[in-house]
Amino acid sequence: MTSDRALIRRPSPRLAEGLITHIERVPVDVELAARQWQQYVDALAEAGWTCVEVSPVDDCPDGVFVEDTMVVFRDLAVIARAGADERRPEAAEAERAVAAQGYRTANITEPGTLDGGDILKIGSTVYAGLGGRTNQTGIDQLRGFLEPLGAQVIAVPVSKVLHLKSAVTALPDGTVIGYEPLTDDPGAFPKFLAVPEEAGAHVVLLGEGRLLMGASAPKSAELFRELGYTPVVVDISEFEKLEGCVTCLSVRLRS
Ligand SMILES: CN(C)C(=N)NCCC[C@H](N)C(=O)O
Repeated sequence: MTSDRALIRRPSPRLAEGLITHIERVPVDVELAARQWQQYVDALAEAGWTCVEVSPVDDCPDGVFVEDTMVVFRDLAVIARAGADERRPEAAEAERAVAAQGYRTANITEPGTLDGGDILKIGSTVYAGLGGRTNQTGIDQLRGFLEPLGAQVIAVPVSKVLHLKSAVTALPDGTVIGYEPLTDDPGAFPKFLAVPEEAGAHVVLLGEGRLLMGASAPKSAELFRELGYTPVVVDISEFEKLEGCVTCLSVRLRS
C-alpha cells in the first residue's frame, strides 16, 4: 500500500463539449462518465492513494483532465499554461490545491504553453512532448525550473496524437510503452516496448507492480500480466471519446 496522494477533479456538466483534435466527435454520456470517474477514483483509493479533490470548474468542459494543469517534480509544482485558450481557467484552483498539499509552485508564462499531458517523468529524466499544445518556450521554462532540482529535460516530437502521454507512458522499470503507429520517435527512448493497442500505451503506476489502465486495451493488459505486472482495469470509455486516458484524470503526488 502507498500513502501517496492524487489530485482529482470531478467532471463538468459540460463534459460532452470537451475538445477533440485527432479523433471524430461521438456523443458522450455524461451520467456514465460520472460513474466511470467515481470508479477511477475508487480504484486509486483501493490501491491506497489518498484522493484530494480540486475545486470543480464547471464552465470548463475539459476540467476533469486535471493532469494537464501542472507538472510535479520533487517539492515543486510547475503550473501549466494550457496550449488551448479554453483550458486556461482550469489552472488557478489546481494551483491552490497543490499549494495546500505543501508544494512550492512556479508558473509557465506567456508566450510559453505547456500541458501536463505532454510531460513524462522517468526518475530524473523528464520527456517533454513538443507538439500541438506544448511549445519550445514552455519546454525551456520547464527546464529552467526543473534542472536546478536535478532533472534532465529532453524534448521529443509529438505530431500524431494530442499529448506525449497519449502516445507513451512507462512501466515501473522505466521501459517506455507505446503504440508504434502513433509514436513519433520510439528511438528517442532508451528502452521501448510496443503494445498492441492505442490505449495499451496508457498506464498509471499504482505501486507494487500494479498498473491502472483502461478496459479498451485487453491485449496489452495480458502482455503486462505476462511481464509480471498486475493490471487494474477501469472503463473510461466516455473520457476516451474526448482523447482522455487514465493518466489525464489525476495528478499523482508521490512522497
Ligand atoms: C495524456 N492526455 C491525453 C491528457 N493529459 N489530457 C487529455 C485532454 C483531453 C481534452 N479533451 C483536450 O483536448 O484537452
